[in-house]
This record gives sequence, C-alpha cells and structure tokens, in this order.
Amino acid sequence: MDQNALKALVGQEAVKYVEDGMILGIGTGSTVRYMIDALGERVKNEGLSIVGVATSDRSAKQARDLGITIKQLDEVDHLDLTIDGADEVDDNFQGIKGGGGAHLWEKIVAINSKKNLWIVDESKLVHHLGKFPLPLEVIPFGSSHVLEKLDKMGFKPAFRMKEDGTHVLTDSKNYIIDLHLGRIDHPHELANTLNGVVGVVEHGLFLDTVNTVIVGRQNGPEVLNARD
Ligand SMILES: O=C[C@H](O)[C@H](O)[C@H](O)COP(=O)(O)O
Repeated sequence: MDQNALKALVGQEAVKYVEDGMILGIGTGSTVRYMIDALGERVKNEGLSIVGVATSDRSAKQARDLGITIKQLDEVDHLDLTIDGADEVDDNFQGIKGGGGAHLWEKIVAINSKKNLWIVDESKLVHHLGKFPLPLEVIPFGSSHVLEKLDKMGFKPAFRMKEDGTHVLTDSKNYIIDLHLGRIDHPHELANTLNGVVGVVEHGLFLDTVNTVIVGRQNGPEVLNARD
C-alpha cells in the first residue's frame, strides 16, 4: 500500500468511532480528507445523524458538499469526539500539527472535545518530535520582529511562503512561521517558552491531547490508546 492508501485506510477506520447523535470535531489535512469522504458515505447510506464542527474552511466545505451538517464551534455546547491528522506523533503520544496551517483552530476544537482521535500513516510515528518543522501561527503586525526574536532564541525560524512570494495565510488571516528544530527534547518546556512570545498566537505542539491514535500499517490499521 502506498501512503495515500494507508491514509484512506485509517480514514475509513476512524469513522467507525462515530455514533449517531454525536457532535464531531472534524480536523484538516490530506488524511482527514479520506475520513470526511467516509463520513459522508455513512451519512448518505446509513442516515447517520451528526453535527460536525470543522477546523478549517476547506474541511467545512468538503463536509457540507457531502451533506454533513456543519456548525460553528460557538453554536454547540460540547464536542463528543474530534478526529484529526498529525504531522508527528512520538512514543509518549505527544504530537506536532499544523503542516497545513490549521493548528490554531484544531487546537481550540481539540481542547473542547471530550475525546481526541488522530489518524496517521506509519511514517508519522517518531521517537522524538522535531524533525518536522514546528509551525507557529503569528499575527502579521510586527511579525518580522517576532521572527528575529525567534532566530536569536536559536529556533531557526522561517516564514511559510507561497510560490508567488506572498505569505501563506491561515483561515484567521495570520502568518505561519516554521521552526526548524531538528529534535525537541523537552516539548513542555518549549511550549511554555513559545506561549510567552508576544505575537505568536499558537504553536503546533499538541501535548497531552490525544486519547487514541489509529496508525495505518501495511498489514492493517493499528489502534494505540494513550489515555482516557
Ligand atoms: O494543519 C494541518 C493539520 O494539523 C494536519 O492535520 C496535519 O498537518 C496532518 O496533515 P496530513 O494528513 O495532510 O499529513
């Protein structure tokens, strides 16, 4: 199976966790796309009745186009489950997200969700976080000074740019700075440090967040349970 087949596999597996009547957080990314397709099938074929809260405009559009009811986070009083992808997951179930620039909305949805389920192909499992550049969402105002500060802190920051030379913009119209760290030995300390940088709205470290990870392996999906 190639990587896309593994993503499809975990996407299809994840929707088995969705129950009638649930309010579901819907993540973002190429793996989640398969999950949304599979969810749409269940809504269409089984009459599954759920309300989705999307973590990006693109996921909201895909879901709506498939007939899935989407509400804003502020329109619901709780989320039963959120299904999302990840860029890296380490041995302690800590993760990096935001490769698609959606980690701010994803984190807000995740912390308001009773359970969090991540779907990844096996390439995302790592022993140490940090090979994948750590995304930060930053306010455009004064962002060159934020970059300079992060550089002085030794974080090897770079703005995420489009091919046409303009900034990648998040759904909240902010910029992304990626930190090229190589290896993160102390993720909680790093998270605390980044939380203290004025201008950084949110970083892509998702610590102590996920309950269950479904990993796409060549011989089938593997379910890893982190915590209840
Ligand atoms: O901002 C994007 C999200 O955090 C994604 O869930 C993450 O980047 C994984 O995306 P993909 O499934 O495309 O690898």
